[in-house]
Amino acid sequence: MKLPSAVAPLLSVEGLSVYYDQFRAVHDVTISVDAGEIVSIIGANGAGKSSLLKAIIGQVDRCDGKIMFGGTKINDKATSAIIRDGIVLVPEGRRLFPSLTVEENLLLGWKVGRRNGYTLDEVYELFPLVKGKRRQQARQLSGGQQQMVALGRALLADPRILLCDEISLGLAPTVISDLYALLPAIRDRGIGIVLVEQDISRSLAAAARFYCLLEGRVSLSGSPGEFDRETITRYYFGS
Ligand SMILES: Nc1ncnc2c1ncn2[C@@H]1O[C@H](COP(=O)(O)OP(=O)(O)OP(=O)(O)O)[C@@H](O)[C@H]1O
Repeated sequence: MKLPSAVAPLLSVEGLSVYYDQFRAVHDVTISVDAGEIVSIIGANGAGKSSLLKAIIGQVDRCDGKIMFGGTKINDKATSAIIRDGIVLVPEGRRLFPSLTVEENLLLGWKVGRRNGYTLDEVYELFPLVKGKRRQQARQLSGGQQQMVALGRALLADPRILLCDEISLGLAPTVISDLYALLPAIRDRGIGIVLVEQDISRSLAAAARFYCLLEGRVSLSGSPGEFDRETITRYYFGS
């Protein structure tokens, strides 16, 4: 369990509900993320994980509750302003521009972001494979390499909070291990990381704290070491 702190968390979501027309996909969810902390959000298909992330970056039509970032309420801000504040999403499915080169995709992050953090050279140091392919179209890369570009693009936007939506989806275990191995160094630059995953093992191993979503609600939260796997699985599936 996280100790009470006198300082407000960098990002907090309080009593958030997300609606698609009449359907309520997220119910009264409260989470927080500090600078330099990795927080995992786990949940099965349709649990509301992506909706939560989309609400944080201003990409849902209707949500209730309060989203606070650095002491300011950001509910009504445009996505572009939220990115410039320092909340950056690595979207599910990567969402690269397939006909642009790798480097053009990467630089899009720099164009929309705060421009004060990771440089292109630093991103290439993290992903040497990507550097070798920087003049190729993004569509020519493997899924793992495209995920590296998506993560690199987000880092070039200079995040204070990095929201990662299922970065391991569809990738080979060795590629996933390589991506996860980079997270501590990113965190150690003071960046708060939110890992949304269906894969419980990896994301819990990487995170200091977690929230489990079940049908849009937080069913369990704490530090991964507090609960055995059976308990977490029970709250994950609601069985
Ligand atoms: N644009 C939308 N319009 C209507 N319903 C939606 C929309 N996006 C998501 N939903 C519904 O909201 C619920 C939560 O979906 P969401 O994508 O947030 O879950 P998730 O936990 O991210 O799932 P997954 O792991 O499959 O991505 C699901 O029932 C889904 O069908």
